Amino acid sequence: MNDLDLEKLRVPLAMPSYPEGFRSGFACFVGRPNVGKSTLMNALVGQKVAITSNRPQTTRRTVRGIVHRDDAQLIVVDTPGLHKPRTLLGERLDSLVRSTLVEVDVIVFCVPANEPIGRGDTYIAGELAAQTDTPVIAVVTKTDLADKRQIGEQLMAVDRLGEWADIVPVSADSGFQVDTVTDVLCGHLPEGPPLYPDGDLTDEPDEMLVAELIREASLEGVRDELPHSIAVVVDEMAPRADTPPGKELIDIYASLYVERPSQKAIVIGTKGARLRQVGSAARKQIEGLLGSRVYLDLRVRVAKDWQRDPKQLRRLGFDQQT
Ligand SMILES: Nc1nc2c(ncn2[C@@H]2O[C@H](COP(=O)(O)OP(=O)(O)OP(=O)(O)O)[C@@H](O)[C@H]2O)c(=O)[nH]1
Repeated sequence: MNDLDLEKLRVPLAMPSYPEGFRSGFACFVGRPNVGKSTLMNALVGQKVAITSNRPQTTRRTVRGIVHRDDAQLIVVDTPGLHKPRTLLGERLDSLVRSTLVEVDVIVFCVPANEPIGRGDTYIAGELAAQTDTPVIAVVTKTDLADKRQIGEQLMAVDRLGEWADIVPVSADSGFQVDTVTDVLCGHLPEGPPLYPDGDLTDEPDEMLVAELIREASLEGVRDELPHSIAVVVDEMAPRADTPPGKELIDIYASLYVERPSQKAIVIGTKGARLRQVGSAARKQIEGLLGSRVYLDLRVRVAKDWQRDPKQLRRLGFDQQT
C-alpha cells in the first residue's frame, strides 16, 4: 500500500494551455464505515474505481478517482472508515486517514440520511473539529432512503455537529445532487493547472484494481468476521505470449489470504464450488476493466492472524502507510 505523496503529484503536467482561473486539487472522504463514501466517489468520477459492498470496512486502501471538468480537475481520495482501532491493521488504517486529512484541499464528511447520528459520527466530527486548516463539507448521503422530513432533520442534526463550510444532501444511487457535490468541492480547490492527463480516471496500478475486484467478489455471501480476514495479492499479471491477433489473453495469478484454515474451507466451498463462483465473477469484472480476455488463477492461502502480524501486513502490502 503506497503512502500518498500528494506533494509529488502536485507537479503540474506540461500542458500547452488551460483556461484562466482553472482549479485543481485533492478532496478526501471521511465517515464511519458503510455510509456510502466509495459509492459517492464512483458517482463523482463516473466509473467504478473503488469497490463497494454492504459490509462495513470494505475500503482498506486509499483510492484516487479523478473528475475532469472544463474549469477544474478534482482528485478524490477515498479512505477507510475512521473507527476505533481494535487491531494493528485498524491502527494503521487510522493513521493513514489522519495523514491524508492534512494533505488535501477539502474534506468531505459523510453521514447517511437514513440512520440516526451515532457515536461513530460524533467521534469523527470531533476529530475534524481538532483540525482547522482544511475546510470540511458535510454531506448527507443516501437521501433516496429517507423522506423529506427525515432529510431536513438530519441536515439540522449534522449542522449542530460542527463547523462546516457547506452541507449538501446527496444520493449516489439516484444521482440527486451529485453534480452539486462536485461544484462545491471544486469551489474549494486552489487555482492551478491540471495535475493529470485528460481522460485518466485513477492512478491506481491495474494490479491493485484487479486485487480489489477479486476481494469484492470474494465478499459476496460471506458472513460475520470473515470479510475482514480476506486480503488479495496479485502475484503475477502478464499478457500471454504468442496469441493470435484478436485472441489476446492476460494471465493473472492471484492469492486470496485468510487467517485460519477453517476460513479457507469456507472460501473454497464444497468441492471448490464457491471459489469457482468467485473466480468467474471476478474474471468478468477484470475483463471489463482491462478490456481483454483474462485467465484467472486463484489460490487460497492461510496467513495466520495476518491482521495482527506486522510481517504479514508487510507481505500483504499494508506496510508503507504510516
Ligand atoms: N440506497 C442507497 N444505497 C447506497 C447509496 N450509497 C451507498 N449505498 C449503499 O451503502 C452500502 C455501503 O456503501 P459504500 O460506498 O461501500 O460505503 P463506504 O462508506 O465506502 O464503506 P467502507 O468502505 O466500509 O468505509 C452499499 O451497499 C451501497 O450500495 C445511496 O446513495 N443510496
